[in-house]
This record gives sequence, C-alpha cells and structure tokens, in this order.
Amino acid sequence: MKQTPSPVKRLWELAGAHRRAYALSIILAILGVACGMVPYFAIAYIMLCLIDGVTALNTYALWCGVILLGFTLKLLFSTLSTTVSHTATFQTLKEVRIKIADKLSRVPMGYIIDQSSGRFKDVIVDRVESMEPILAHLVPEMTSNLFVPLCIIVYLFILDWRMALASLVTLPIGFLCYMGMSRGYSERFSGLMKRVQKMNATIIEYVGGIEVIKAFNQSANSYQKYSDAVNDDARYAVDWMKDTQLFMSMSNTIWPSVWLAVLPIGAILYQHGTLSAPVFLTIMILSLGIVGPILGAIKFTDNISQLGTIVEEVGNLLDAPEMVRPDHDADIHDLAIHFQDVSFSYDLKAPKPILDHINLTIQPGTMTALVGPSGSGKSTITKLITGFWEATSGVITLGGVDLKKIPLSQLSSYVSYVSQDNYLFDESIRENIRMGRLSATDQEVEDVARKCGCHDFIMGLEHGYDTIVGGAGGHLSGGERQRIAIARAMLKDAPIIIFDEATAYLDPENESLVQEAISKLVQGKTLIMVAHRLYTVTGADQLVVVNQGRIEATGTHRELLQKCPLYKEMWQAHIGSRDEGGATA
Ligand SMILES: Nc1ncnc2c1ncn2[C@@H]1O[C@H](COP(=O)(O)OP(=O)(O)OP(=O)(O)O)[C@@H](O)[C@H]1O
Repeated sequence: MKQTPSPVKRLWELAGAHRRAYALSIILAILGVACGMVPYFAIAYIMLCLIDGVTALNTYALWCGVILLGFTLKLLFSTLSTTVSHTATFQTLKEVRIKIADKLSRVPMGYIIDQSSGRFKDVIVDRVESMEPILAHLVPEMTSNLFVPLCIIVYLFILDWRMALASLVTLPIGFLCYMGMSRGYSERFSGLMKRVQKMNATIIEYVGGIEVIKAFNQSANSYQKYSDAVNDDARYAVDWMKDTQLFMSMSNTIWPSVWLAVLPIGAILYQHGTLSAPVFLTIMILSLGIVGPILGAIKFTDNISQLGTIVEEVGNLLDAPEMVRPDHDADIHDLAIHFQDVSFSYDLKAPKPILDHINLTIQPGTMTALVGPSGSGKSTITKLITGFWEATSGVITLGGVDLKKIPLSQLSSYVSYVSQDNYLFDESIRENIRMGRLSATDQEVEDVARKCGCHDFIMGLEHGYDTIVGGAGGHLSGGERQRIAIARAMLKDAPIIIFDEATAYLDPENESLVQEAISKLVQGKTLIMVAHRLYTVTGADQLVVVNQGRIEATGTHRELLQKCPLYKEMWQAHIGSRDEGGATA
C-alpha cells in the first residue's frame, strides 16, 4: 500500500524549487532578530556606565547610535527576509494550485462528480490561500525567534546560571497553560475546517439552485440548510473558545512576567553578595528580551497544526487515484470501436452493474444511435468511449487498441462529445467556439457557427461574436447555448462525434436546421447519438437498443421493428406522442 507522506515531507516537496529562498529568508530573519537584540545589550551597557559614573557624553552617544543601528538593521533584515519568504510562498502556492488543477484533469470524472464543487473551491482557493501567512511568516520567523533567544540564554548562563534559571521560570509554567489551551488542537481545527467546507458547499448549492428554489418557493427550506451550517460553525468556534479561554489568559499573563522570579531571586543573591550589581542589571534587561521572541515562536505552533491540516487536505487531493495512461501516443490504425464483454459500475459497491457484459461494434464512418428507456445506460456507454470513466471489466478498443492504453489527450483528439448541458465559459462567444480548436481563425469560427445555425442569433446580439456569455452561458437560451456547443464540437473536427441528446433543447424548426448542418459536417465521420426522439435517428446505419444495462438488440430501424418488441413498443409510443403528420415508419 502506498504510504501517505507526513505533512512536513509533503510541505518540503511542495516548496520544491523554493527551498533555497526559504533558507535565505531564515538567515535574514536570524540576522534581523539578532540585530533586534543589540539594543538590549546596549541599554544594559549604558546602565552599567551610569552606575560606574561615566560622564563622557560621547560614550552615551555612541551606544545610542548602536541602538539606532540595531533597530535599523533589524528593520532592514526582517523586511528582506519577509520579501524573500513571501515571494517564495506566492510561487509555491501558485504551483500548488496548478498541480491540483492539473491533477483534476487526470482523475476519473467520478472522483470530481462525487465531491461537492464547494470542496474543490474551498481547497484550491481558500485553504491554499490560508497557507500564505503561515508559510511566509512561520518558516523564517519561527526559526529566528527560537535561535537568537537561545544564544542569549546561553550568554545568561555564562553570566550567572542561577539568574539564568530564574529568568526562565515563567517559560515552563506558561508553557503548561499553553499546552492546556492547545490540547486536541489538530482535531478541533480539522473539525472547524469541515464546518467551513459545509458552509461553502451549502451556499454554493443555495446560489446554484436559486432558480429551482424560487420556482418551488423553497427559500426558507433551502436557506435553513445554509443557516444551520453557519450556526453549527459559530457554535463550534464559540465552544472551542470557551474551553481554552482560561488557559489562554493564564499563559498570556504568566509568560511575559519574567521579573516575578528575576527580581526577588536577584535581590536575595545581591544581598548575600553572590551577585554583582552590573550582572544583576544586565540579566534583568536581557531577560525582558528573550521572552518576546520565544512567545512569538511558541505561538507559531498553532500555525503548524493548521498548516498540517491544510497540507494534509491538499495532499489528499494530490494523492487521488489517477487514470493511469501511457505517456506516448498509441498507434491507432482505424477507428472501429469495440466493446468486448464490458461491465461498468459508478459505485463498485453497488449490487448491480450499470452496464452488464456489453458487446458492441461501431464501424468507422457510420452512424450509430443508442436508444432505450430512461436510465438504461445509453449515456454511460458514450462516457466510456470518451474516457470520462473506465470499464470496470472487459475491454473497449479503438482501432484495436485498449482505451486504457491511449493517453487521454490522444483519445480526446479523436472524440468530440456534445451533451445536453455543455458548459459555456464566461468569455466571448467567439472564444467559446474557438475552444474546440485553439488554432482556428475568426473566419473558421464564423463559418462553423453559420453551418450550425448560430450566426444569425449571434449577429443579433449587441456585441456579436464578442458577447460575453456569462458563467455557464447563463445569458443565452438553452437552444442557443446548445448550438454554440455543437459549433465548438464541430470546429474540433474529430473523427468520432458523440451527441448525447445534443439537440434536445432545440425547437423543431431549429432542430431540423441543426440536424441538416450536422449531417453535412459529419460526413465520413463516426457519429454516435443518444436519442429519445426516435424519428431523428431512423436513418442510422445501426440502432442499438439498450435496456437495463444490457444490449437488447441491434439493427436498422426496419430490422428492429421486425425483431425487437421493445423497440417496436418505443416506436409506437413515440409516433403516438408526435403531432399528426409526424414520423412514419
Ligand atoms: N455519475 C453517476 N454516478 C452514479 N450513478 C450514475 C451516474 N450517472 C448515471 N448514473 C446512473 O446510471 C444509470 C444509467 O444512466 P445513464 O445516464 O447512462 O442512462 P441513460 O440511458 O442515458 O438515461 P437517460 O435516457 O435518462 O439520459 C442510471 O441509473 C443513473 O442513475
């Protein structure tokens, strides 16, 4: 079994080419914190001069200059460190997002469909974004905030080990309180993330389904789901807060109070004559300087847990099982498609497969129509040919090559797929059509649009081909969107074209126009159609009757009327439902 890498290892992998930049930012941050410590030493020295009765103004001026220089260099180094770590972080996050998007193109469609779109948006946009402050600050600041105070602690031990211990007394006590506060942090944080994801998913569902919600007057009901998710999230956060508040206040109070131990212990030692005034003073001042950075470093431990949870989520996406395909194009000699004893289940645990031991041959350059009752598995057959899914058992071949041995990009260049709900991107109509073939000229885009019956309605729009069609093509009618999707598929000019109820949205007049255009455009190509309106496919070379995941019969329209009772029944129901003067056998 493949082992999941730890979050640290994963982070190391994700940082990739930017590890050197992070190393540089750590060095710069250490220099920054070290320079930030200089004023403490300078103040200690000035105090000693005052005690010693030094009167030369130059000495004080010099040490004030040192203080100023310390602050200036601290500012300079920490700015540089932050700049370097932010640049590396933004690059890393960009690469993580590209990796995830790239991954989505290699996982089976099922993996994407089975998750809510809110989850992908949540991980790719929000979770990755929330890595930014942590990654950019945690790496340099945590390291430097630990390193420099450690050096000072060593120095304190050299000065006086008893006082050094006294200056550290509040650290473990504060740390115990902090541990109480952080108990179960990872589980709590991932619980919070789950609630945030649920909020995302419910709001996306609410907005996406707003038309249906309004049409069926379900606002209160659907809003309830969202408000429940919001309330649950708030309740969870408040409960978490209540459980940790006392520990948080205690640790925040105890940690900085270093003088609680330093002053009385120092005074006693001084009285006993075992501690000199200059050392006492120096330790008093330096002890103030070590707690701040250490506190800063300790507070990053929350971020480490958060980062761990986020990196794990990103890792789960990156580790999703892929459709394993070869890197090199396969040798495909002809375009015959064969299904050999193919079975398929969307859910492997389902008791019954969706397709059950199917055998089918689709000859190149012919028209095949898949017909049959709703839910019988027609679309599923086409989705296996496009490579959206893989057969659970049996083999599907194209030109004699198993589809599993054809890279998805090569398969995609052979197959154009148009379904009932083709997505249009929030771009111009021209670019939406051009997506079929990016190298197509404007003229070619317009030619294909003309042939698919889109040109006239496009020219009727205010900005013609430059009209932005809105997310998912929302500003066009169903039929208009469909014709654009058909034009896009036609422009691709693939040798195999699949229409999955592609003309379902068109009114009869436009349907015959588009059908006519399609029949011209697909000449010489393999056409596979899923059709409910049987009269549109009576001329097919082969009709395949699919029933409950099995192939009931194949043949021409006339042959099936003779030999397949189910087809005959469907046909009679079909012509019965059509207007007078409609299709006849
Ligand atoms: N992504 C999916 N996950 C799980 N089950 C699915 C999925 N897509 C389809 N199904 C199920 O598979 C079965 C076959 O669906 P399919 O869409 O292939 O049938 P169809 O014959 O094309 O139906 P229709 O004519 O109504 O479009 C149905 O029971 C459907 O509920």
